Amino acid sequence: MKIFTSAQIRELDKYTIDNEPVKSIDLMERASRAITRAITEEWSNETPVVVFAGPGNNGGDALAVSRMLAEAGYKTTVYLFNISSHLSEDCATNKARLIESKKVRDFTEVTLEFDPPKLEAGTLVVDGLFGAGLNKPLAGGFASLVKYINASPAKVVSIDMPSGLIPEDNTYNVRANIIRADLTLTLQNKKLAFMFPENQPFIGRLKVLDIRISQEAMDATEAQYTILEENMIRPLIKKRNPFAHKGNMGHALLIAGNYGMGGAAILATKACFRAGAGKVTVHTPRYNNVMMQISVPEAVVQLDKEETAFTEPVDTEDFDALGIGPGLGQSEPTSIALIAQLRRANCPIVADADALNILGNRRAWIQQLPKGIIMTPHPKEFDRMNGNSADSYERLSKAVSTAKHLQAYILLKGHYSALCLPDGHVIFNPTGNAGMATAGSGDVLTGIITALLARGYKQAEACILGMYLHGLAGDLAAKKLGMESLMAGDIIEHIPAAFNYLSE
Ligand SMILES: NC(=O)C1=CN([C@@H]2O[C@H](COP(=O)(O)OP(=O)(O)OC[C@H]3O[C@@H](n4cnc5c(N)ncnc54)[C@H](O)[C@@H]3O)[C@@H](O)[C@H]2O)[C@H](O)CC1
Ligand SMILES: [K+]
Repeated sequence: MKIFTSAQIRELDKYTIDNEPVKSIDLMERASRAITRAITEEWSNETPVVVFAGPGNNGGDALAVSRMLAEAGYKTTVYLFNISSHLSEDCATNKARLIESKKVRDFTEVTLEFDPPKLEAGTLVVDGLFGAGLNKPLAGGFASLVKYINASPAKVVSIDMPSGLIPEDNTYNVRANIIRADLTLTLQNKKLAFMFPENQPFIGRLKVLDIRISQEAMDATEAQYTILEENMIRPLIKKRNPFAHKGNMGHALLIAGNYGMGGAAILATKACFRAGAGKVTVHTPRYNNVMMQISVPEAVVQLDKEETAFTEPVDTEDFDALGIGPGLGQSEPTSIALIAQLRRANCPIVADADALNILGNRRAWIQQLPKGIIMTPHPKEFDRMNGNSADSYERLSKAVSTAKHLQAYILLKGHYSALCLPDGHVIFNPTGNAGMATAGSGDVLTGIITALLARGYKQAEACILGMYLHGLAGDLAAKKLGMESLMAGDIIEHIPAAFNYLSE
């Protein structure tokens, strides 16, 4: 699913209106029917409804929904906020239709003074104040109204967006002045703001309603942001040649695990095998030798000259991909070996965990990273490399510009992991769950992506398939074991089921 900007949404509306053709007011009627249907599916007409409508088209939707709910027997109280004596054309038409239908008995147009109604626990509030047209945080009376609604025990449904949440650039959000919805009914496509973890308390549950915006126009509109869908993943899966042998199924090299962190190397190695690498060599400190051999007998163990740390860059001539960083440590000798390793590697690279922390400690080195490198930071690792960000939007913007500047692939891990491509595009991953916020989960992802690179997937495909598979394996594991008990090893155990599901 593409994520469009507010400006693109306006263009898409216009195209749909001109080419379907459908009148603008009828498109609003269609959207409002879909919203009304979604509300009536969840709340019976015994539920008292209080609607707050703004002056734009979000308010227009809210007025049309009020009329439809009243016609369906809901006791509906409606407030239209028209403090600057200007309503959008379709909002004005819906105001007239609402008055004309005579079904809504309690309608107030607020121009100056507003005496808020009592909002009780059984009441349903419909928030139609502002939607995709909001361009600055709410202030004054609207801010007070939002606070009043949020403080009430009523359930809240937001039309299109929780009012007060800015659709794209969240830098100037004033969090106290944003509706905290229980349910958000968004029209046609998800908005960028929905991808960020700190905005989830505003959105509540999210439903996307199809309002039949022109598919042709959406296909032709280039979007910077895309959310992965299963049908984009299935075609990526390479079929195994029946004559395959381990020598042509990819030889992956992992450099991982210092003293006390050998488990990270084990997890990455196992995941690398489960994700289909033909051979895996793991370069690790001597101390890890026995446990590596016992835990993953399938792997070739190549020992560093040092007992407890990685200090010796490896010739990558014989390898198809390199994954480096899980549990690596950040000592001086390891840092020096890391940078030498990154410079001399002549195969695709995934850098994770301590590899990124080392770069965070020596930011000048970041400029010397090889083009095409994949980095998989979680937010803290990313901030160590790029400075603190006030919020996820700012962090994502930095990741986009860094990926462009370095010609790198930055996979920013999170609730929706965001893959930032060298051309400026961002791909969000919808799979995964909170149970995966557990030690070793990132090592598993590194192993998976390294395997896919070794198998011959290009960087973008390896990241896309890798993050989707990782999340899906986590979802399948959580289904069986529950999120609370999920461990990184369980994600590995479910990679086969994830692969099978996607290959069906
Ligand atoms: N394709 C679709 O998605 C459709 C969406 N619909 C609905 O239309 C709104 C967007 O409508 P728009 O009129 O563009 O914007 P808003 O109603 O969100 O608000 C615009 C209004 O508010 C003013 N404004 C902006 N920021 C502030 C602020 N901080 N304080 C006060 N006033 C502010 C701005 O200047 C405008 O006057 C979308 O969300 C859907 O609900 C269509 O109904 C169908 C197609
Ligand atoms: K709204």
